[in-house]
Amino acid sequence: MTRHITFIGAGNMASAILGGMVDSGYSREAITASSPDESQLAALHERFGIQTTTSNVDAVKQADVVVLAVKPQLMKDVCTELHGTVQDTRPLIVSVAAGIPADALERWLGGDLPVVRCMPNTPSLVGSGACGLFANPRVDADQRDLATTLLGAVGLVEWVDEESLLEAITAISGSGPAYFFLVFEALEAAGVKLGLPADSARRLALQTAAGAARMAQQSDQSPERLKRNVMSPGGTTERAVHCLEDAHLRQAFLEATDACAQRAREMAEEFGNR
Ligand SMILES: NC(=O)C1=CN([C@@H]2O[C@H](COP(=O)(O)OP(=O)(O)OC[C@H]3O[C@@H](n4cnc5c(N)ncnc54)[C@H](OP(=O)(O)O)[C@@H]3O)[C@@H](O)[C@H]2O)C=CC1
Ligand SMILES: O=C(O)[C@@H]1CCC=N1
Repeated sequence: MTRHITFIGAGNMASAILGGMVDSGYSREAITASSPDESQLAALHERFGIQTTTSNVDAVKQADVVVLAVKPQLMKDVCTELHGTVQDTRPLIVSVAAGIPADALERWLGGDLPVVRCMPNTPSLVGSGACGLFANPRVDADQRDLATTLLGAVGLVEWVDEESLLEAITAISGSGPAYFFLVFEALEAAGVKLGLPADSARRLALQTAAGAARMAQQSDQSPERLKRNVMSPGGTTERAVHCLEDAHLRQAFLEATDACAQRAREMAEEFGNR
């Protein structure tokens, strides 16, 4: 039986997930998105053929699953608005918001509801997402499978048993696409400085990243070994990699991911304890 999925919010993350679902064959008639922004809704309807409304309450009435995809600072108000309806219809609640604890969502929605908290990422839009999931104790096996199907339609799914591990997942894969986009920017700029046309430098950088990721995914060898295979002794790569190590690239990643996880904890305090 096809379950009706309603997205509250129609921005980057909602469109990435629902777009991926439609592309993977999920019924468009069974997807609704709600947002105050009519032009955003019209664009989603045009692109994916899904149902849209500006009324959050109307949107959740028929939903088996409600995906909360608004900014963390708006979450309490949105949940409070939906409280009465979801207490009647009792859908599975799925939140993509960084930092907002499952028990805060459940409390704001009136209590005693199955809540899955997830940390997806924007490559879901092209079916290559990576998503961490945590279920509160009220989520049953069928709802867990439903959440796996929903997010699995747009990429890799990893369940965690401890909610705090979603902070680590935010630091690695939730925010992670931005780190790689930054590297693409830097490599393109470096290529231009070395004399390549910008478009050519970009294509080469992106293809190299995609090839390296695909190779690492398909290989039995560790990334460390694969890196060694490129580094001919006394050759060009060895010199480049030494420069990156001397520039403390590993330390920079440790600090960046630590800062990211710390910000997720702060957001739980800032927006979750209301
Ligand atoms: N972007 C990312 O890479 C990731 C984001 N997340 C999480 O996803 C959530 C959404 O982020 P993102 O998609 O980037 O944000 P966006 O700002 O792109 O999307 C938020 C959407 O919510 C809409 N909105 C605002 N107020 C309401 C309301 N009262 N009722 C319904 N919809 C409303 C916005 O409309 P309008 O534009 O008119 O304000 C917009 O469509 C956040 O909680 C974030 O932590 C998680 C993982 C990755
Ligand atoms: O930057 C943010 O807060 C969101 C959560 C993970 C990716 N984007």
